Amino acid sequence: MNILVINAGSSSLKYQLYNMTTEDVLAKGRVERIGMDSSILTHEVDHQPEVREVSEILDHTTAIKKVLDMLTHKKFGVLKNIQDIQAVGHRVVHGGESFSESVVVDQKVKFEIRQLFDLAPLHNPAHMMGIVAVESNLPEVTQTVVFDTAFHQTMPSVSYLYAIPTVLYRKHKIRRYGFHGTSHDYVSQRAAEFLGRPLEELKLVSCHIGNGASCCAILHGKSYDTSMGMTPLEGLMMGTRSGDLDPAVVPFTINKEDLTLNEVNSMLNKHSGLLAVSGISSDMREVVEAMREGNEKARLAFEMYAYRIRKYIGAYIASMDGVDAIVFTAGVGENSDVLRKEICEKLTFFGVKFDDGRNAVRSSEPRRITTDDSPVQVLVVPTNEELLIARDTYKLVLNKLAADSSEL
Ligand SMILES: Nc1ncnc2c1ncn2[C@@H]1O[C@H](COP(=O)(O)OP(=O)(O)O)[C@@H](O)[C@H]1O
Ligand SMILES: CC(=O)OP(=O)(O)O
Ligand SMILES: [Mg+2]
Repeated sequence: MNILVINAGSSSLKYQLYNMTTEDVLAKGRVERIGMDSSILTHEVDHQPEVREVSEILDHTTAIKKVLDMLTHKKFGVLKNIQDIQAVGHRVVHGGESFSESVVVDQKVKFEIRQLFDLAPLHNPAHMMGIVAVESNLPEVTQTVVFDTAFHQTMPSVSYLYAIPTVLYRKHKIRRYGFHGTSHDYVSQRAAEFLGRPLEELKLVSCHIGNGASCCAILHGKSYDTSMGMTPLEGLMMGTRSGDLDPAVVPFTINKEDLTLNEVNSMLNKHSGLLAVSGISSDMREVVEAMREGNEKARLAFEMYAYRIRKYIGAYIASMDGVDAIVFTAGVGENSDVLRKEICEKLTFFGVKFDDGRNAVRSSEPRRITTDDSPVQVLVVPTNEELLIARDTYKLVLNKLAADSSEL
């Protein structure tokens, strides 16, 4: 069975096509700059050079059409025709309290995802565009959604409730949900395999440090606490998001700067974090480069970013009353050895014996960056949210086929 996994963002769309019998990735790629001039489609087939096509892609429907054209392209394609795609699995960031597991898309599911637009304004509207775009290009195909929030539905009320009047939770479901759950779930399983111990016995702190970033306390395989909250804005400092701040900053800024609520919301989501403090970029690579050239604002941004992660690691070790391993993953966590060093060299009190040489090694495999005798291990585990999405989709489609055939 061939399954197409889609992670649709507001101006981008990433895809991977899986053969689920072997779990091989047949092709993958991304469309960037959707709706802007000169969109870029990058398509990669195993062992073959990348294809880059620059053209005008005005919306997600056209983007999906281009992806399908590429997958069936005479030279670069891997499928004879698009009917060879049996199912499409989407990443959806916010599932609220409605979804604690992945589901097949139907009218009710689409309605629920729309209800959550306000809670993930950078993400859910884009995911819905992806779902609708697939519907119009592949009307017969089964679509599923896999939620970032689902893994965190195990959090106890002490970690998911805010200390505000409970009527707000009852009426509006204002609570902490957590995100990047598919990634935290995947890397915790891989970490347990790497350590050769059952996940159910482990206390882990997982740090998903990408464009968005979150830490998660994983107690015996289940999410116990996580740094993102009702929306993906809470917690760590991120590429363009502020992370934690005193809520009083919001009304104060509105008054002092004569801004609207929406403008402040946009400032905190799109114009804060690394970008705001460094004044250079939301991309950690560029911030590190500027820091090396002696830029003091870049250094401050880097140090604040690392400090926030270290604080959360400390908090989660306290919340679980111990830790066996700390795991780094996602774009920055997997690739930035300088950031990991900045964080881990100051965790000695907790029993982390950092190994500089191991930290500098580049690999796409899970690896250890502490010494062999370190009481607490630190691992780098490349994430693979797409594989978990494909696996969930595969299970749901097999269940659906079984249910459909028993009805006949
Ligand atoms: N070598 C590197 N050093 C530091 N940061 C990196 C490196 N490679 C990628 N990144 C960072 O990874 C981020 C993207 O991470 P990713 O997990 O792909 O995020 P997302 O899924 O949210 O788009 C980029 O913004 C970039 O800052
Ligand atoms: C939830 C979230 O922040 O996702 P991303 O890191 O993909 O922006
Ligand atoms: Mg990501």
